[in-house]
Amino acid sequence: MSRVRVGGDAPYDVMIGTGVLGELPSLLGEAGTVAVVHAEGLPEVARPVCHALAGAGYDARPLPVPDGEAGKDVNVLAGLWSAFAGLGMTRSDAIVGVGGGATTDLAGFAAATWLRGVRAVLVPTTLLGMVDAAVGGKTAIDIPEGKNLVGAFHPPAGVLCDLATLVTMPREDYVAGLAEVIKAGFIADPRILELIEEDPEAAGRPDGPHTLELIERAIAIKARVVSEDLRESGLREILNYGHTLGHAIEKVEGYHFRHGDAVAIGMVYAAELACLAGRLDTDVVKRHREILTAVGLPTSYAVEAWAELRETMRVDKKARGARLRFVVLDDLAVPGRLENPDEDLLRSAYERVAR
Ligand SMILES: NC(=O)c1ccc[n+]([C@@H]2O[C@H](COP(=O)([O-])OP(=O)(O)OC[C@H]3O[C@@H](n4cnc5c(N)ncnc54)[C@H](O)[C@@H]3O)[C@@H](O)[C@H]2O)c1
Ligand SMILES: O=C(O)C(=O)C[C@@H](O)[C@H](O)[C@H](O)COP(=O)(O)O
Ligand SMILES: [Zn+2]
Repeated sequence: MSRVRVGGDAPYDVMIGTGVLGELPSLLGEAGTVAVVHAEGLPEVARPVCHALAGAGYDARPLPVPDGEAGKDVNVLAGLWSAFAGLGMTRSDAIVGVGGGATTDLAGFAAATWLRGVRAVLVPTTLLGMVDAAVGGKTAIDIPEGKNLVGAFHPPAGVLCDLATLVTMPREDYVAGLAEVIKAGFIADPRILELIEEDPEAAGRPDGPHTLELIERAIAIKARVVSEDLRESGLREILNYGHTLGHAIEKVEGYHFRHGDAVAIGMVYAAELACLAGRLDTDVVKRHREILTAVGLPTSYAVEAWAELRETMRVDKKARGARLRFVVLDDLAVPGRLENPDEDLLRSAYERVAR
């Protein structure tokens, strides 16, 4: 098992390997009742968690929620609050979130809001959840107006990444998670890109030769960034590379579009923006398209969607008033910001990703 330390006011470890559930008691301490929030279609991933908790003397209570993005909904959250009340959960009790990034975002927000904040331990079971969503303390639900618009910063007490859970992932979902790994490569660690480019097909499988190294490298980047800037007052924005257009695509699709797929398109858009602004070489833009295409991720989106996407981007959290702000690259691993780009530039960049 390997560990990555996440620093800040309340430091914690991300543990990666097999047999990590044995760490639950050390993270939960004196908790009596432990609510295990998990995706309803995945009872088999929640079962070992409940078993480990019961074996350690906790009163484990499984709470199934709708799979994926459907769970990041205010009514589902309200249902969890009622369930916590029914269980008589107090501040010494805890919540364990088990599942993909959507489920851990919801479970984390439930933990942030119940009694104004109780302990959360996250057990991500998707590649994306392990390398990104469960680490860093961002929690949220979606509303019809936009993605993750309601949430809180609530760092977990620990993150347990059991690599064995990845084997049951559908390939499309696993590959979607690679988008965030590739993001970490472009913004901070180009070795990630080389490892994937060596054999893109193998990178799309949990039994690929570099799986552990890719996961560890991506987590290390995220941990370094959020340790320095939990509340996204500056540096942390780089983790949002590709998300300004990406989140708009998810919203336009009614949240029936994989987050990683949307981020992949969003990264190509951000690269095109930087290129048109004279800040990024065409070679690096080409490298975006090549690596994303090679692993099977999308790089283009419907031409007719521009007006709605442009309108939706207004609620991006990096915006200040009416001014959009994009994370862009000035070079590989040299992220910067593009402030208030003019409308022609925004549209021209979209024409390069439109189909
Ligand atoms: N908080 C953050 O910092 C952060 C970072 C990145 C992404 N996110 C959020 O994460 C979400 C995307 O996460 P995701 O890609 O994991 O999607 P997801 O949670 O929707 O999971 C994808 C699908 O995989 C299923 N699944 C989960 N684990 C499985 C397993 N082991 N075997 C088989 N199927 C399994 C899920 O039930 C779901 O149907 C988005 O909501 C995104 O906004 C948050
Ligand atoms: O951790 C971060 O910060 C990120 O931006 C990581 C993103 O991959 C993630 O999708 C995050 O949930 C987006 O946050 P938001 O603040 O734009 O909703
Ligand atoms: Zn993301």
